[in-house]
Amino acid sequence: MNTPALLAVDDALGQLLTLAERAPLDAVETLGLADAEGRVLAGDVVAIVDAPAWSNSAMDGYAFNLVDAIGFPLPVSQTVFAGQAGEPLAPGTCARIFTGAPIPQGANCVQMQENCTVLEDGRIAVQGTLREGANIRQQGSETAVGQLLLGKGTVLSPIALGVLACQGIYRVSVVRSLKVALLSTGNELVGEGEVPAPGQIHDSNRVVLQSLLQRMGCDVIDLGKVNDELALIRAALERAGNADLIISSGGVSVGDADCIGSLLREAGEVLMWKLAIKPGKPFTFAHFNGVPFIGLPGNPGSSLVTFLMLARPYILRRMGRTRVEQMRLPVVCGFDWPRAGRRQEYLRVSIEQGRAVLQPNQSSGTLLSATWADGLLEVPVGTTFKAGDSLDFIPFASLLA
Ligand SMILES: Nc1nc2c(c(=O)[nH]1)N[C@H]1C(S)=C(S)[C@@H](COP(=O)(O)OP(=O)(O)OC[C@H]3O[C@@H](n4cnc5c(N)ncnc54)[C@H](O)[C@@H]3O)O[C@H]1N2
Ligand code: MOO
Repeated sequence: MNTPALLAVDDALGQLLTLAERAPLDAVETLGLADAEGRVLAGDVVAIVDAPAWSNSAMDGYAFNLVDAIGFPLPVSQTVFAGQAGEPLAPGTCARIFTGAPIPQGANCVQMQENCTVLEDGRIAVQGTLREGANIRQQGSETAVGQLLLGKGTVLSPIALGVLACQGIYRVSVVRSLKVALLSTGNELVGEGEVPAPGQIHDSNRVVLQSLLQRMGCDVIDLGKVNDELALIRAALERAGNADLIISSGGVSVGDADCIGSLLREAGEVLMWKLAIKPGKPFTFAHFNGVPFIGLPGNPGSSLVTFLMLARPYILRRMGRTRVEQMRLPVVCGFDWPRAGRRQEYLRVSIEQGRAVLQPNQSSGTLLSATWADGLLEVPVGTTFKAGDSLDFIPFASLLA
C-alpha cells in the first residue's frame, strides 16, 4: 500500500500563515495601557515628543560651563531638582543639580559630586578633565519627534507599554481579540468533579490549551469535552457561535472512534492532514461551515508541540502580529542521536552548563517531561548527531510569552 508523503513542517507553517493572512481580524479597539499587554498594535506609533524632552543631568553633581571651570572654584548660583526648570546659568558660577533635572541654559557639562570638593567658602572645585556634554542626556538623544517607535503588528510587551507611556500616550489602538472555540473529544475524558471510571483519564489538554490561548490574548469559548459521537460533536460546535477559529484535541487519527476527521471530511474541507512532525503527525487544518478549524492530536505531548509550533504562529498572524517565527538558538547537544527520523522531531530538553540534556520520557503520551525541559530541540528529518554537535533550540520562555 502506498502511503502519501507527509507534509513538511516548514511547508505546513508557510501554508498556515498564508491562510491566516487571508482571514485577518479587521476590527480595532482602543484600550488603556493597563489592559493592552500582549495585544497587537493596529497602526504605527510615531514619537510625538522628543525623549528626553529637554537635556538633563545623568548624575547628582554640579553643572557649569567648561570655559568657567578651568582651574577656578565656582560659586553655586542655583539648585535644580528633577521636576524643576532652572534659571539660565550666571556666567562664572555653577548649579547644584540632581539626576534628571534640566540643564540650565548656558551650562554644557556636569561633574558628579564625588569628583567635586566643596570649599570652606562654599565654592566648588571641580576635579578631573571633562569634555563638553559630559554627564548630560541631550534632548532627543533617545527619540526625536516623528521617529517610528513601534510598528503596526508589534505585540505590546511591558517594555513597549513603557515606551508609549514615555510619550504620554495612555490609550492605544489594538487589533481585537481572536475568538477561539475550544473542545476536547474522547469518551475516556473526565473533568473537574468527575471520578474516572476504569479506562478513563482526566482531560488535561483543554486546560493547557485554554491557558496558552488566554496568554496570547484570545477570547476562549469553552465548548467542554465531548464524547466521540458525530451528533454530539456537531451539537457542541453549534455553540461555537461567531468564533473566528475552532480548536479541538483528539480524534484526528485513523481509529474507529476518531470522529473529528470524519466530521471534517463529511461537512468541511480538510486542507491539511498528516505532517512530518514528531510528536503530532495527525495535525489537521480544515474549514467547518466556513470557520477555520485546527484539529490537534489527543496525545498531550503532541497537542502541546503542534499548538506551539503550528497553531500559535497561525493565531498570532490572524491577530495581525508581524513577528510570529519561533526564537531559535544554536545549542551544543549533550547526547548522541544515532537514528535518523522520517519526521522533524521536537525533543524536550533542559539546558545544563550550556548543553542540551534530553529529558527521560519523550513519549507523545506524556506531559510531565515538558515541565522538566527548558524548551524544544529541533531535529530535522534525516538527521543524526553526536554529543558536541550543534542544533536549534526553541526556548519555552519565548513560546509562552
Ligand atoms: N493506526 C494508527 N494509529 C495511530 C496513528 C496512526 O498513524 N495510525 N497515529 C498515532 C499518533 S502519531 C497520534 S499523535 C495519535 C493521535 O490520535 P488522536 O488525535 O486521534 O487522539 P486520540 O486517539 O483521541 O487520543 C490519543 C491519546 O491521547 C489521549 N487524550 C486524548 N485527549 C486527551 C485530553 N484532552 N487530555 C489528555 N489526554 C488525552 C487519549 O486518551 C489517548 O491516549 O494517534 C496514534 N494512533
Ligand atoms: O506523533 Mo504522535 O505524534 O506519536 O504522538
